Amino acid sequence: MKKRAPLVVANWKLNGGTDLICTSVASVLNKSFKAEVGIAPPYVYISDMVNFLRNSNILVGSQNVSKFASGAFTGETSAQMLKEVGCTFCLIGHSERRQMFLENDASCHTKIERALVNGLMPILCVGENDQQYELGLTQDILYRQLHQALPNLELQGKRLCIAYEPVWAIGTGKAASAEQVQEVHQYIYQELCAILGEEAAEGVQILYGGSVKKDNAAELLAMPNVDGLLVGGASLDPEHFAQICTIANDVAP
Ligand SMILES: O=C(CO)COP(=O)(O)O
Repeated sequence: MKKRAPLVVANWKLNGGTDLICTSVASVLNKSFKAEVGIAPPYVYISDMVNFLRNSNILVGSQNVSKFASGAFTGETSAQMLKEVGCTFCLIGHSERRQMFLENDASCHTKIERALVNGLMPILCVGENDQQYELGLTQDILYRQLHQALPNLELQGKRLCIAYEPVWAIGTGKAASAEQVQEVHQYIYQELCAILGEEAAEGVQILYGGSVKKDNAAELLAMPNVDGLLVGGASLDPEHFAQICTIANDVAP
């Protein structure tokens, strides 16, 4: 049993469409999970998703947010807009954005501030790549990512999550083992205490992402410092995602 309900978040990435909104919602909608469930579809489907889910507890969020508040920034979407259309959370600094869209720790910091000010819960994604992993640099990379993105935040009364997503585990079918994840999450918690203070760090949920499936969800969630899961590929299969949510539900207090 966990101290608090786990959070399971679906990251659809650049996938899905109107059809998936209906089916994915149908498979989780009528279950009253004690675990928290969130879905992050592409921006254009957020309003439809919020609409479909208006009588449920399922949270809707975005996969990114602009570091700007408003102005001449073609193609950007602000935290205020996301809040206005019904988002409750946003992913920030996903490794795909860091790798392909050149996001860095400084922009993550600004985005987290924007999210918090506008009432969105930021889910900061961190994690090392294959090469860094092979070189034993996991903690160094996490140290930099956390210490640059998280200082001086106004967290009073706000929620913040960290998602540990080792790049080598994303979309590869090669998930980190539960023991590896526990060790890294413990380290993240230690650094959160150093940056935010122990009381604030206690309130931060640490999720794991990277090849999460129904087959490894239970062992990952059994780890004391694993507070939830961030699911990519498996979340596109509604039945599969519902099974992962059910597993999370079984360990909810
Ligand atoms: O990047 C991820 C979630 O944000 C993980 O993706 P996969 O579950 O497809 O490995």
